[in-house]
Amino acid sequence: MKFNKSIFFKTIIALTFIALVLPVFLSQEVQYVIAFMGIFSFGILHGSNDLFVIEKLNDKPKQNQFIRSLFIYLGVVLAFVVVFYVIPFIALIAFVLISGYHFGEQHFHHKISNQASALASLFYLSYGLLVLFLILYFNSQEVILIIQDMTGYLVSESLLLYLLLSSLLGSLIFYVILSKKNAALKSSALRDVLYLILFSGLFYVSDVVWSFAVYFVLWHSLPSLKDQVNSLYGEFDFKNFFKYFKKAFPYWLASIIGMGVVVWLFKDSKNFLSLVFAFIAAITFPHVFVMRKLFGRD
Ligand SMILES: CC1=C(/C=C/C(C)=C/C=C/C(C)=C/C=O)C(C)(C)CCC1
Repeated sequence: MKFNKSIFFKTIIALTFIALVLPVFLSQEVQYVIAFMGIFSFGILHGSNDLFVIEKLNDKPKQNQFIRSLFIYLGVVLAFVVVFYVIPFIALIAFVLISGYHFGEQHFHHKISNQASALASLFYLSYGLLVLFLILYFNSQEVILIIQDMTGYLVSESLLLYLLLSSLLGSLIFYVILSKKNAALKSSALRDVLYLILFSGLFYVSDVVWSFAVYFVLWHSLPSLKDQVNSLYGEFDFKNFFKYFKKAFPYWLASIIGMGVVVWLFKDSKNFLSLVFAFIAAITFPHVFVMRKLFGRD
């Protein structure tokens, strides 16, 4: 069965509206179970096929390319873990910046013609940070505690607000400049403002885990899975999704086991949420570079 692009996005919008009202009916425990199921399934899965994507993107695959990529990949994850351990606050800033870029790129890459331009990168960064700081600001009480547990630093609510307003201003400026040369971007202005209003409502009424999970799974991981399946197999349908899933499964399982080990090792000294976010941070670094390469080819 083929997924038509508009049905795919209409389903995501409908699910977001459902997610907006669900917290009224569900206890926090049930919300956590659903949210983590989404993060650990589709969320982790969308980054589990990076090695296969690199292999496909290489024009002239070298001998032992897969083993080389695997070592580079694990090296980047390990390097980030070490940096996080030694200078956690700097590592967190780097993680937030790179995540902002990655979220923005996923949302807008198909509407911008020159992917390599610095303006496009700045726009992705500011839009992604805008969404992230909406999550962080509307859930500032919980977020401040998680950041303190992760890094030892106490950030203030007003800092989160300044960062939110700066990313809003940056998004507006880069949007106006880029929309002059990108008709698709210009014509989606109203739709994107409405999405931002929908996200703000969702993040305002929900806690941080629900807010992050709904955005991360529905608005980031599912569209990314769709783009990757399209790029690897030419079409996004159930058959090709299943092929992708079979390839990704061992890496997905390795990530889930790795995550379990990290949580178990630090369970007495760190909060569960901090550990989950730190783990996501470590596996996000190489993934962002692989996806940048993939979008550069589109
Ligand atoms: C929500 C949240 C945080 C940020 C999470 C981020 C930035 C996640 C990015 C994930 C990505 C980009 C995954 C890969 O595709 C903090 C700052 C840890 C504090 C606690 C709440």
